[in-house]
Amino acid sequence: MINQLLIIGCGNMGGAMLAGWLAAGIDSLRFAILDPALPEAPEGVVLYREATEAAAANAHDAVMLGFKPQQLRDLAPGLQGLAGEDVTVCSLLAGITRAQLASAFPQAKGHVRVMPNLAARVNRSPVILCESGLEDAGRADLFALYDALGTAIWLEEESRFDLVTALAGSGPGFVYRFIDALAGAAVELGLDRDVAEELALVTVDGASALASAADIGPGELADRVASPGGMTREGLNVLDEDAALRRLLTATLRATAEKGAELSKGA
Ligand SMILES: NC(=O)C1=CN([C@@H]2O[C@H](COP(=O)(O)OP(=O)(O)OC[C@H]3O[C@@H](n4cnc5c(N)ncnc54)[C@H](OP(=O)(O)O)[C@@H]3O)[C@@H](O)[C@H]2O)C=CC1
Ligand SMILES: O=C(O)[C@@H]1CCC=N1
Repeated sequence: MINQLLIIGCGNMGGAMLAGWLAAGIDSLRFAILDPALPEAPEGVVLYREATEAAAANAHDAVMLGFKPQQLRDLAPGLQGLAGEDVTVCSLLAGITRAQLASAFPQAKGHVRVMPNLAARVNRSPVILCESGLEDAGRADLFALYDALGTAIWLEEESRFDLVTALAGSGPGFVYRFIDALAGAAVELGLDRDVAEELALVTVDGASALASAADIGPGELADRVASPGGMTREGLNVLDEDAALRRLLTATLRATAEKGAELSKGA
């Protein structure tokens, strides 16, 4: 078991994960935060302002980097004292490879890329894990911790990490755009905004829940919505013409994933 995870940089993503772990009933003593300006920590979670304070406490056996990828180069030297040979370094940093983590924290026991999304706050996040240097027991401990946030998955091929980041890490951003656009389209065609927003949200929520529970895929489900000779098919035809939606999403994921390589180069 990981006794204490020190979250270094507890903003939107780190904060969502911490909230998810606490909501799952995991003891608050198993978490600590290092963040210079975070207004407050959740009850029971110790908050350090300086790396030296966390190093003096020496209570953690894993750290999770939750600051921006662009900060790695500047921050890593000051964090060496927190990443000794008994400590596993986990990283949320988009684009930053295991080799870059190993080079930034050479003494650490293992290096793990972790890619969750903001639904960690409600324990509904995929969490993709890609490690180097861990033994079976260490892998199992990590998996159990991250699986509490939703569904943890090992990815052995690191070359795919930027792509899964685009799909699963950035994915909620694209889904929110879709919900917003669905509501906005209905407003443009004459519906009141509050009704349109509520209907769009409840529809996406219900459709997603049904897709999760169904024993057929979303493609087939879409066809079931389209009653023969009915209305839905006309709308699907618009999305499907020249694979319009598919092409748009391919371009979306490509642009997102390519930024990962750029972040890596800049680090
Ligand atoms: N947002 C998301 O949905 C996802 C984000 N990620 C990854 O998570 C990481 C954080 O992103 P996000 O949460 O969106 O960004 P935020 O800016 O919300 O979080 C970064 C946090 O790090 C803090 N910080 C800044 N400097 C330091 C420092 N010297 N020591 C410790 N903490 C510091 C920031 O404090 P302050 O605000 O005061 O500067 C802030 O609390 C990124 O690497 C990103 O790639 C991964 C998956 C999804
Ligand atoms: O936008 C980003 O870079 C991060 C990574 C995935 C989601 N947010």
